[in-house]
Amino acid sequence: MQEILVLTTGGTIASRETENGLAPGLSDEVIISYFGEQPAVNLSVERMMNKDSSNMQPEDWLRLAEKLKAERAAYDAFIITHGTDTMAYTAAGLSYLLNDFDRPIVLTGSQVPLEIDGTDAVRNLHDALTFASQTTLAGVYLVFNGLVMAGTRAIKTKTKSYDAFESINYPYIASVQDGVLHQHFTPKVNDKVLVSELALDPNIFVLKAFPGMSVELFDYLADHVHGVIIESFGNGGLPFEGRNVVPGIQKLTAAGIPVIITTQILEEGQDIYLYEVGKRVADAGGIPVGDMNTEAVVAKLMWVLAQTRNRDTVRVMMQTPIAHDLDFV
Ligand SMILES: NC(=O)C[C@H](N)C(=O)O
Repeated sequence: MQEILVLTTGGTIASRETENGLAPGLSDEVIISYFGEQPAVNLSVERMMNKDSSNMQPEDWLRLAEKLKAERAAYDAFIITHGTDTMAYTAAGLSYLLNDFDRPIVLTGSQVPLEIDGTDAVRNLHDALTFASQTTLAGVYLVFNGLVMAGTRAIKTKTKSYDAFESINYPYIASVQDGVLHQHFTPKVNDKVLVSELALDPNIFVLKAFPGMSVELFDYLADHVHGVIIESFGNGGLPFEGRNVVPGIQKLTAAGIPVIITTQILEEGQDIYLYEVGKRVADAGGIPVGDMNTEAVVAKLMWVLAQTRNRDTVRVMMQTPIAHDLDFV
């Protein structure tokens, strides 16, 4: 008999209509009743929290990670039901915190509440259970609309449709069609395993560049945060004319604050040395992270900064592939 633990956290999947709009309210017993019977699987359920995922915080990822670690030996696999809005962040957070985990951890949720006609929740629960109970892979995965994605590569790309998540810059691991699991891709196992304390440093800032962005903010950041992520244009470019950001990046770098450069473009990653507008950013100390997505960069930087504030070590760790998050820098 396979033992699987379902941890519930809230989200639309557990929501009901209230006078303030949809809010989580379904009991765990109701949620678990929708998984359906699976031969040779014994499901247990435990509520971890009951939140719209917009209210999830890094402390909640830590609670989940601590729980998963504590229950690891007692179960063969884990399913986490979760709101979709920040599911990709939680999946990435758990991917780093538990990058040495030897069991599957499967996150799922829905766009429409469980008890509403035509909901996608029932399919997603079934598919999550099919994958969790049949896969031989370990680590964190997100299952949605029949697709299985690596936890560090899944991104929510639609607010309403059922095909709400995509695997960005990485193949889909598997799909589930009519209850049958089809494995498409076996992730490489050459990623580094970095066993760490369960800790995160949320004192970071994400800056989305836009034409006309003021550079005064950098003075504030230098005094207040431990790390900065800049969503650059295209291949890593930022302005060095007009409102020039290069001195701001130099200032942060000189203060020992790592400045991670990601891109606002969803696909194909960045090549920071391709253009002058990128090379100047790199020369100023900007740390490119290739084809990682912002959700994963946020979680990884919080995790890395909890282990070290040394800027050079932060650079090496950010650019080291962990949990399939990165193919090139
Ligand atoms: N579909 C959803 O789950 C959205 C909801 N606001 C949540 O993230 O909790």
